[in-house]
Amino acid sequence: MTVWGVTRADVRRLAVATVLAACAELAGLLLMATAAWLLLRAAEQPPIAALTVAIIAVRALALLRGGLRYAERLAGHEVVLRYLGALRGRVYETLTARRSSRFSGGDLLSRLVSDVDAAQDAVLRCLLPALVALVVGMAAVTGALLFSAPAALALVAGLVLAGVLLPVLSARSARRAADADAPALAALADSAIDLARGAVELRAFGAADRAVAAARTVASGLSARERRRAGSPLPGAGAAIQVLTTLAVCVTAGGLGLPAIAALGLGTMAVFETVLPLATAARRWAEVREPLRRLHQLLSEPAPRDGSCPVPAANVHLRLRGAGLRYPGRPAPALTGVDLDLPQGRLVALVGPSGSGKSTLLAALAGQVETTAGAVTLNGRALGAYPAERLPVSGALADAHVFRATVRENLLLAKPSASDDELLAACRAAGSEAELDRLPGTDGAAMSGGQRQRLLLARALLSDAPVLLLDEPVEGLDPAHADAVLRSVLTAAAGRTVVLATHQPAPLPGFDEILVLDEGEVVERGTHAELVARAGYYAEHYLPSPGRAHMP
Ligand SMILES: Nc1ncnc2c1ncn2[C@@H]1O[C@H](COP(=O)(O)OP(=O)(O)OP(=O)(O)O)[C@@H](O)[C@H]1O
Repeated sequence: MTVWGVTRADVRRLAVATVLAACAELAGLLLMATAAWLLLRAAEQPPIAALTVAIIAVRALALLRGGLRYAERLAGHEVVLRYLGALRGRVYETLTARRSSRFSGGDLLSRLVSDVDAAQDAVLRCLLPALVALVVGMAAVTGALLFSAPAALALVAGLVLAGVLLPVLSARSARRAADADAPALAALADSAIDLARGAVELRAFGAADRAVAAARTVASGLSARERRRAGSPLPGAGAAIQVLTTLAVCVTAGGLGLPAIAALGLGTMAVFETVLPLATAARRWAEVREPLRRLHQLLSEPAPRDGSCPVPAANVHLRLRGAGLRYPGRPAPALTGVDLDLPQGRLVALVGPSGSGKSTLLAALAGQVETTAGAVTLNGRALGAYPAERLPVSGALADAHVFRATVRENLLLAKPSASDDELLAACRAAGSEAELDRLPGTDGAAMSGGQRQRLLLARALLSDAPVLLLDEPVEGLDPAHADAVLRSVLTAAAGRTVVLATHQPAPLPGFDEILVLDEGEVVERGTHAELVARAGYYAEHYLPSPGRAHMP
């Protein structure tokens, strides 16, 4: 199977759709030619028997054309919808199989998924019309050749101009227009998002009028360019080629009788109806090339080699050895040479200033990002040796998602068999009073920040995973409440390995080990008492004191 996953059945369906569409077009072409011949031949008042076949042919072709058009639509959509269903499935599978954060941006995800629609246009509006035009064009030239070789030659010249040269020019001008418009379109999209999401702030700071005016300037620049392009001679050129070719065919077939010339002329007009849309197809092709390139890139990247090692359900021993990580495009590494030993049940805290690498370290332990140096192992084997979706790790990480379903359904994700009592117990342990039937909105938008955090904490606690990774789980709560929630969570998580990134100093004395990170490196490590005795960064910033409960 190719990157695009085209099967033999897809090719067969496409061939059927092409044949049906070409037959429908040819029926229309023959109908025009026969009708023209019939009219002019009838004007010569021959015996009616001489016209009978043509009369029957006109009736039959009219009926046939309608039926073929219907069948062609069915076949065309069948090929596209079946193929797109399979392609969309492959895109989703590829995206979900990626551990790296490269494809995880929400915008990028939705763009990639909507890019599949470009594949629909590539088949339905570009490939199919091109194949049909090729078949119809060849049939028309063969038909013309039966009447007159010079007329067929004139037809070939016209078809090449309209079916090859014009589409190439159209695609080139569409590409140039897209390149020229791209910065303005991106700026307009950014302005639209800023105007919609930041309307309140823009109004509050009296900047709304300026922002609207700036967006309007960009939009009117785009419209002006579009108006200028509307004056392009390319669309009119197709019609001109059609008329000139028809005239040339009629003139070169001059030796034939009038009915035959009329049939050739109207047949030529009809074949151009199939060929002229190729210019529009070429413009569309120029537009869909970029989405198709993105899809190709996604589908052709080798999938991460997830191993099939049986995942341990208990006695999990995670370990980082010299772990380093550099995000693509970033000059400095987010982690450098981190060693961390996590036998089952160990409590480790990660502290340090904002941007020091705490979330990145948790993401590496969760297998969400791949380290670019050193190793992450689980019971002695590389994390990649285990199936990514079954790692024995649960948590409330920075990008944890709240689904647009009830609180109950969000919680049941972690433990589908849990009873309401278990769900409520987990909520209580996480300090949450969430009602199970409440709808939290898109990604928890209908909850307060603190409520959302506690829902994520309750979900993490519910899972049976022996390792809990918590990324500032009580951020957004008042310090006293945050302290109580953290203690309750740690009690509920007794026996599990917990790695907690926090700015909250209160629970730290109870941890087995505390790592102080700075610019991705571990600059201090030890127990609370050891770090206090060292009187370094930790002692300066994380000593719980009555007046300083919440830290940097
Ligand atoms: N997806 C990403 N792409 C590129 N750089 C990133 C990405 N995520 C984090 N970084 C960078 O990596 C560094 C470490 O970030 P990280 O989020 O791990 O810090 P942190 O200690 O958790 O910060 P905070 O306390 O503010 O949550 C920062 O310089 C950050 O800008």
